[in-house]
Amino acid sequence: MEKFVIVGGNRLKGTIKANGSKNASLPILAATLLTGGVCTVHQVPRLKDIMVMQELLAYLGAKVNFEGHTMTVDCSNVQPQEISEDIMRKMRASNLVLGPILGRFGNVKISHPGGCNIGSRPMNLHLKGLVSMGAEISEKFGYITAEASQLVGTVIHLDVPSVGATENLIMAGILANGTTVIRNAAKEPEIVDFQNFLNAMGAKVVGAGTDVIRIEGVKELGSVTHTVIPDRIEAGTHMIAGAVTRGDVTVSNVIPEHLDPLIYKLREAGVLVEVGDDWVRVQSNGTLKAVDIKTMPYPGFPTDMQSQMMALMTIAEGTSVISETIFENRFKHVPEFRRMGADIRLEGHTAIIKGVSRLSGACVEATDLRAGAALILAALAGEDGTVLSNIEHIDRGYERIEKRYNSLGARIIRVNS
Ligand SMILES: CC(=O)N[C@H]1[C@@H](OP(=O)(O)OP(=O)(O)OC[C@H]2O[C@@H](n3ccc(=O)[nH]c3=O)[C@H](O)[C@@H]2O)O[C@H](CO)[C@@H](O)[C@@H]1O
Ligand SMILES: C=C(OP(=O)(O)O)C(=O)O
Repeated sequence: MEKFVIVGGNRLKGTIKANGSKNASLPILAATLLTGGVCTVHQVPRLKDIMVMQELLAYLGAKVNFEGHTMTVDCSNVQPQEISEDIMRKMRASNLVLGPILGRFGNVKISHPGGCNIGSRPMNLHLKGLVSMGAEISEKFGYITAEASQLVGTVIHLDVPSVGATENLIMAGILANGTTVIRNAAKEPEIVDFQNFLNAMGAKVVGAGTDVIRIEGVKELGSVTHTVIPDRIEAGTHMIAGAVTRGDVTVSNVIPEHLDPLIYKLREAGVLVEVGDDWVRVQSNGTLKAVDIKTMPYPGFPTDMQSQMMALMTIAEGTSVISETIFENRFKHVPEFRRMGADIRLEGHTAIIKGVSRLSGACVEATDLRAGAALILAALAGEDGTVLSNIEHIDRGYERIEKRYNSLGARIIRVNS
């Protein structure tokens, strides 16, 4: 098992480039299953989750080539087949193959997906939407089977603006008969990128970025070349790395607007944030002030940044209140922060954090992807050594993070033990 040994206390300084977005790449790669054409996707991050999607596509018969950050996918010979839990459990986003396989082939059987242990993460909205489009669905022994010789467009109202359900239902609507309308759709920037990708290969999708998305069914899709948007969560993590170490970090290759919820919170916390066309610079040398945060769907404060922001609040002056409204089990980093000397009280879905002057090193565990990232940030802010285990979670979402932070002045070693 690999671990990180992190020696904190260094100010991070310099420029770090954000990679392409994991959460935009995953639905885009899943959507390649909708076409017999060739899809060339640039700026795909080399992450564990992407490798799982590559494995999944190849298992279904796709020809996949991944060189550098460009993935080429040819799904002309894909055949639907049962996807067992061996693959499906490797990540939550494996569920994104449901819509495209059903839409193109009329039947699909997959095991329930896995993913970070941050909540129960049901699939009910995905399935309810597909049923309203005419699919017959059964769930047995942990498998979902869906059948529909021809999906039919309809109006779907999502109970909550689920990102995954929005993406799966858009894909189901692409080759459906007639028009599908998704109300209370997710508005995340990754959905807008997804729409751009789909339309470039011949789909007719409008409304992404608003809460009503309209998909006019088409007969078939063609080939496409697309560049994925930069990863706002990765970029945000780097911004907090600059703030928490009282450093001076510029993150390049970003779409600043996507970072607004974080930029405004960091400024409120006393961090200097400069914004350029495609970069942001974070400087922090004054007092860090406690701020309150409530996670919300975009354009609210992202749940995927909650634990990293909490790392910053552990050393801010005053008391901050962080409410997690998206996932019911996304405070697993709290006991780990406490091991490092943080003062955090939990009351249901709310964490009350009293800032301490400094964190100490400890042996801690990455309980999920962003919790792991947050623990790196806390360890960088502390002054002693920290041993961070279960770092495979971190590799799901950050490409060689230790090398990249070391180039900014951090001291992180990956060890095998
Ligand atoms: C690969 C990817 O893009 N992952 C992101 C995606 O996950 P994901 O798409 O899984 O998250 P959702 O937006 O679906 O989940 C939001 C909420 O809706 C609930 N829900 C969802 C589906 C459903 O059928 N029923 C239901 O109740 C979930 O339990 C959760 O409480 O959006 C999350 C919320 O921004 C992010 O944290 C994840 O990083
Ligand atoms: C929760 C996340 O990912 P996933 O939905 O793939 O588990 C994340 O990216 O923070």
